[in-house]
Amino acid sequence: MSDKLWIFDTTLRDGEQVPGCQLNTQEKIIVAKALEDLGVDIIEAGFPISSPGDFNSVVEISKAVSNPIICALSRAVEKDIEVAAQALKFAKKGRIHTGIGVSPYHIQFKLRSTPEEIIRRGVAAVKFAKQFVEDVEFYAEDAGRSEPDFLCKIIEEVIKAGATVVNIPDTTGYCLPEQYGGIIADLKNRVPNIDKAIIATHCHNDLGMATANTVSGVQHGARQVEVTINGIGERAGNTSMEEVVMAIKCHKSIPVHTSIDTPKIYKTSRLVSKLMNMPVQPNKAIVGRNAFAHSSGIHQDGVLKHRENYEIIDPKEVGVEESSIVLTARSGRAALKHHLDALGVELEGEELRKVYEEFLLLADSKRDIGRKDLLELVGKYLDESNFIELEKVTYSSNGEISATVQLKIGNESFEATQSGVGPVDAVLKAIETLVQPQVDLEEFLIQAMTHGSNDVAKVHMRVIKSDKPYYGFASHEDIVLASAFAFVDALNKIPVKEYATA
Ligand SMILES: CC(=O)SCCNC(=O)CCNC(=O)[C@H](O)C(C)(C)COP(=O)(O)OP(=O)(O)OC[C@H]1O[C@@H](n2cnc3c(N)ncnc32)[C@H](O)[C@@H]1OP(=O)(O)O
Ligand SMILES: CC(C)C(=O)C(=O)O
Repeated sequence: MSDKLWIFDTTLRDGEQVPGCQLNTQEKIIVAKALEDLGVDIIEAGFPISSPGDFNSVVEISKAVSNPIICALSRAVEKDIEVAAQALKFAKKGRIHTGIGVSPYHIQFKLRSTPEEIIRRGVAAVKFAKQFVEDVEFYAEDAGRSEPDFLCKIIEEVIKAGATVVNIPDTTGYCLPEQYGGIIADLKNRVPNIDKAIIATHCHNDLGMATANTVSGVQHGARQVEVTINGIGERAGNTSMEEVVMAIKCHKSIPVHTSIDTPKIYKTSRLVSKLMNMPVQPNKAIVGRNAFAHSSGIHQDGVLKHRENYEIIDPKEVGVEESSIVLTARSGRAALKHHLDALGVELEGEELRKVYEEFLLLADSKRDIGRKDLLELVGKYLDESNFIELEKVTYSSNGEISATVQLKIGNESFEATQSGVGPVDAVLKAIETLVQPQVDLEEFLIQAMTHGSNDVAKVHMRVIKSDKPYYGFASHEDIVLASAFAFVDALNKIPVKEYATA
């Protein structure tokens, strides 16, 4: 029988510390409900003393969510703890998370104190918190850089004072996996009452080690992991929940299980990214848009023959519909044939070889080959009536914001005018009215390449048609045009048959 690994989600506390990611109470409730649905055990809902808004969010999340434990953060300061307890008054299961810095840096330079005084304050904080709730977690801030004997001592004392969970943060993301695992093993071996509390990990990503350190902590005896969706958090971030959960699911040798409903991971990741205005890097493990995208011929051929040749996770296990085969100059015939088949063009032998040669010439000059390019390559085999070309875009924001778009679809030109909340919205709506079938715009990312006002905007879009994702990319100095081109690019990748059945 494997042990339960408690998933403590701190997206709404540590994650929300990211500049620009602050959420209002309503948005936090949406995220909290999604986390509950995902199956997290503990939601760290905020730091109630920090502001009236954060206090209110902890109160409202406590009312809105019933299964997970709701946790409120505090310093080892009575007023903080009192306010945290007040914020938790509606929580069905409430936890106070209190603690203090334990490394020589923090003791000497931040708290300007002594080791003896730090133990006294830590113990007093836990005892004070115990007056309000049974479930008290103690964090030994900067434990990753602490003196081992001192860490063992303070952990022993706070457990005696009633701490139910002892959190061993690598606050500065300093440790290497063996080192961090060693700290947990040391506590397990040397603290006499350690089995009276659950050991928690809380690892930051300053050296890119957060997930590795967390997993190492679990391998050495930790049974709670503090994580965030998409790994967001202070500085370089916190440990990514999806990475830890999937690492544990993939490696049965780690004797723990979680209650995370993994097919809900992807949609939770998108929700957090959208509400927090925090794009997920394309190569992010598990939830990045390239996490299940294959772009080189040898890999594509391997995946098409047998998915597991190049994938350790079935994308459906994390809620991604399917892997994608992206055509590039590094693709081979297997990938090209796969895409042609989807377009209804069945080529073999010599015909395929000829088209492949032309494809390579084109792919050398273009980064990404779309449906329109393929149709052009094999034009003689197909009804081309669904080519979409953006011929003209005009937009104005005099009073009402509106845009007019002219599209060439097949051999005919069509025009539509739409209004919107901004010119990008108006242009996309105008394109949508001209093109069938309708699609869901699921992700829309605009990035500036440098920093000037004359910068090139790079737009990435993900649209969904019949539960399948299609990607569009474009760049242009005009953000509206970049968006329009990216949308048309995505639409041109949707297979002909989807248009035909619209
Ligand atoms: C590791 C983590 O704590 S992660 C959480 C980080 N999150 C936040 O900091 C967000 C919430 N913070 C805040 O809103 C504010 O910093 C407050 C309300 C907590 C405190 O605000 P202020 O009273 O203005 O203090 P300020 O932020 O300038 O300095 C922090 C003080 O807390 C002390 N402190 C820091 N951590 C702790 C702790 N765990 N226990 C006790 N005191 C602590 C510092 O030594 C400093 O005290 P000093 O002014 O006597 O030197
Ligand atoms: C409050 C603690 C758990 C923290 O965020 C850290 O040490 O990084």
